[in-house]
Amino acid sequence: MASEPINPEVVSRPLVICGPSGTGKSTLLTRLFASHPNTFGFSISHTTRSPRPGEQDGREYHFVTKEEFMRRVEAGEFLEWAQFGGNCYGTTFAALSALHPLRCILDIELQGVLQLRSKAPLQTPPLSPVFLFLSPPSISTLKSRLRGRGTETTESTAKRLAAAKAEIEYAMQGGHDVVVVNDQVDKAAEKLEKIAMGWKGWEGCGDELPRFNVDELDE
Ligand SMILES: Nc1ncnc2c1ncn2[C@@H]1O[C@H](COP(=O)(O)OP(=O)(O)OP(=O)(O)O)[C@@H](O)[C@H]1O
Repeated sequence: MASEPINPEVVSRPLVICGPSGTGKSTLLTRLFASHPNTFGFSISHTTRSPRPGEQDGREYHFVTKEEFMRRVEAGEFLEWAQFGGNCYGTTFAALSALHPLRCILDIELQGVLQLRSKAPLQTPPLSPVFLFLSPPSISTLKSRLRGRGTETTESTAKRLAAAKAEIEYAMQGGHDVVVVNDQVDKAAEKLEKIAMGWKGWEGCGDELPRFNVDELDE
């Protein structure tokens, strides 16, 4: 792919990647970052969970106590935050601004997307994120990728598939600005690159959302 630089018009627009667990977000983002070093920044979230061995405060996460986290919530510092498995996770406006002049990429869950949608225009200056839905080609593919990855217990797979239902339903309501279907990884990577780099025609290069029957997620 030609190495055109990032379009300066998109740099200040955070790119928000959403999609069910197992769709291939990490796979595609790893490729994107490898092809374009020093172009994108991944915002460092705050969390109340304890650091795992090897994790460093301010690198993987800003590790804070529950009290500190809630103080920041009260102060309105979070663009989005959510609770998973008993711990809180969130993105502050400051963490996002710190990335400038790199384009911020956020990989967040539906709860976060909804908060960001409502809070982004209220920031000074207002934020104008691009919401991208990374879609599986079908529900059966999503299930087999998640199971095939071999990283999840049966219980956590079930939780991820339950969350996938709400995410896909939101996409079916047209909740995102652009959809990329991760069927053939090379093609999806090319589209993500065009959108993330803001190359000419990026707004119209997305795919149509497949016709999903979300009840298949209950089976
Ligand atoms: N286009 C593709 N074709 C086939 N397999 C794929 C494709 N994209 C990703 N995969 C595989 O699907 C599995 C899930 O991908 P990945 O871990 O990137 O998902 P994810 O969306 O980042 O999930 P999570 O949100 O749980 O981190 C991996 O085993 C990956 O190698």
